[in-house]
Amino acid sequence: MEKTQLLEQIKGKLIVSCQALEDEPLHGPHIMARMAMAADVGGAVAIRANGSDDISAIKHATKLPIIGLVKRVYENSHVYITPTKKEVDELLDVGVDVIALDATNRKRPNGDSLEEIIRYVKEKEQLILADISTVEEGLHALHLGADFISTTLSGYTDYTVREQPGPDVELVEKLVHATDAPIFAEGRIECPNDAKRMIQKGAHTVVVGSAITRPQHITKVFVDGMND
Ligand SMILES: CC(=O)N[C@H](C=O)[C@@H](O)[C@H](O)[C@H](O)COP(=O)(O)O
Repeated sequence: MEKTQLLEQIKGKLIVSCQALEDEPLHGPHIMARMAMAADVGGAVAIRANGSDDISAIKHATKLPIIGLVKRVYENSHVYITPTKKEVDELLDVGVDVIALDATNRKRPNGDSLEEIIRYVKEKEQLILADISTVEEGLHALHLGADFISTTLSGYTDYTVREQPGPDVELVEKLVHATDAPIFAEGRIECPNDAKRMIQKGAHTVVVGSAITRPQHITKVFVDGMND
């Protein structure tokens, strides 16, 4: 899908992340495809998904645009969201609308630089969603050619570890003031009010995962809430 059309379609709306890793109860392409169908029926405007198998199944189940990533852990690096060109190639092969990749300042595997990987994706004329944890990382990724910024990794880099649960509203606000580029609010958005607040703060769109597609997470929220 073309960039302007995609931005129009997702403006002020909900993107659902449908992901279950190997160690999660709902792991498997069939189940993730069903999750994506459910998100579609419920009114989501795009899907965020991990790995060729899930993405391929989801593409058969829904026509919604897909933000694809490949999570893979390498030795000697904390970067695991589309860390190298190998994962980019896997996403190019399966076909996605946007490639999401880690754009933090952390060292990447294989000695690749963020600049190199962004250049590689742009050469393939693919849209890039840069997953960041700070304002500086967001601005840097835009400078290198990323199309959009997502707050995905706030709280997951060792320099942004958070005491507070819930989404990083402050990071969204700061990014909105720092750039005109579209900001995706993502990470620990737990309820409709959180999502609405992010849009009111100027986020272009909102990505919700665990609160919709990880029943073990939802169950724990109930269990903990009942024990308070
Ligand atoms: C940090 C990391 O690896 N985030 C991943 C990125 O793709 C996913 O596991 C999250 O579910 C996604 O970002 C949505 O966030 P939340 O599940 O909190 O709504």
